[in-house]
Amino acid sequence: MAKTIAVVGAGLMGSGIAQSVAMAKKSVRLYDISEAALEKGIALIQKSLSRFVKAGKLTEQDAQQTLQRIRTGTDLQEVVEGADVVIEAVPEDLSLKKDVFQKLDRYTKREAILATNTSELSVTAIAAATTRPDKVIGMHWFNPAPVMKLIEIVKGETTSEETVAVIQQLSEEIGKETVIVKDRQGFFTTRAIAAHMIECIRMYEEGVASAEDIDKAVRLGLNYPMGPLELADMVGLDTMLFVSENLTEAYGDRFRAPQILRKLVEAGHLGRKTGKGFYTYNE
Ligand SMILES: CC(=O)CC(=O)SCCNC(=O)CCNC(=O)[C@H](O)C(C)(C)COP(=O)(O)OP(=O)(O)OC[C@H]1O[C@@H](n2cnc3c(N)ncnc32)[C@H](O)[C@@H]1OP(=O)(O)O
Ligand SMILES: NC(=O)C1=CN([C@@H]2O[C@H](COP(=O)(O)OP(=O)(O)OC[C@H]3O[C@@H](n4cnc5c(N)ncnc54)[C@H](O)[C@@H]3O)[C@@H](O)[C@H]2O)C=CC1
Repeated sequence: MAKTIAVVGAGLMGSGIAQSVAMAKKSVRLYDISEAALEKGIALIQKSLSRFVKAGKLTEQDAQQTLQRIRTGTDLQEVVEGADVVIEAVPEDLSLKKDVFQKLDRYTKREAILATNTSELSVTAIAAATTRPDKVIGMHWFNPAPVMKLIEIVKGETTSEETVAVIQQLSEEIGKETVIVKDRQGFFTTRAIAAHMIECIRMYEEGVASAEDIDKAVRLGLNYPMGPLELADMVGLDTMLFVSENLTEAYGDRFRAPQILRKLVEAGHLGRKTGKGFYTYNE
């Protein structure tokens, strides 16, 4: 059973992953490259915990204890040594992830499992950067991590069945449901989300309907919790552009990014995180 979990990267996803694991009463060690990044991550966790408290899903005491289970640090070796499972959530860049995994391979005990939260990079390529490719796996969470029920487990070409079983059990202990998918570009979920989102952005660009009406139609007509344009703003338009480029390379033109997506990214309008994307935010 995986008892001690380390999370590498305390951004949007890493902070939510650390919180979810701590809410399941497991010890968490959280690493980022600077104290400032860790402080930002902890602030996100506090904000999310207070939503759970407000909704009556956690007591104030549970929230405090959850926070106390998360130990932060900026020394990677110190944070990850002794961990049973490390979950990586650094930016979506293959060479950065390979570099991080080489370090994790050096600093963790031989039996530790190294999981990546990549949205669509090759788990097999990340595994090949280590000396334990059988113990490297995709553990793909969804935003907001403490709320979303699914973990998509991505079995790389070299991932062992034992590794899949440990991550499946860990996911269940955290209260998540799992699906197991092959390591193909975009796995299942990223490819499925992108296909829908890109077509909706294309229709927005063609002027078929306004942003508000496209989102309303999908929310009320298709019963999705969010419309595709507001979801793109939440995920990050830079991320969606990157996903679209990689999917286009793998599957062709049907995933090609609409001009408007590229222009928004070029203008620095990346969605919620910059205050502007398809919509403008004042938070
Ligand atoms: C890019 C990738 O690789 C993969 C991805 O992540 S793709 C993106 C996947 N995510 C999605 O598709 C999200 C779609 N959206 C949703 O599921 C929902 O809109 C949402 C959960 C984000 C918000 O739910 P909502 O009903 O629209 O709004 P809201 O009423 O504010 O929230 C619903 C509940 O969740 C809670 N909640 C929402 N975000 C929260 C957070 N970050 N922390 C804690 N609680 C949260 C709210 O407090 C609320 O609780 P109650 O029902 O008890 O009041
Ligand atoms: N944003 C989303 O909706 C989702 C993102 N993902 C994936 O999760 C990963 C992280 O994405 P986000 O959390 O959105 O990014 P983010 O930009 O919010 O967070 C990344 C964090 O990594 C830190 N970092 C940078 N270099 C590092 C290094 N060398 N070592 C450790 N930390 C480092 C940054 O300081 C930052 O805190 C990506 O692979 C992304 O594709 C997966 C599911 C959903």
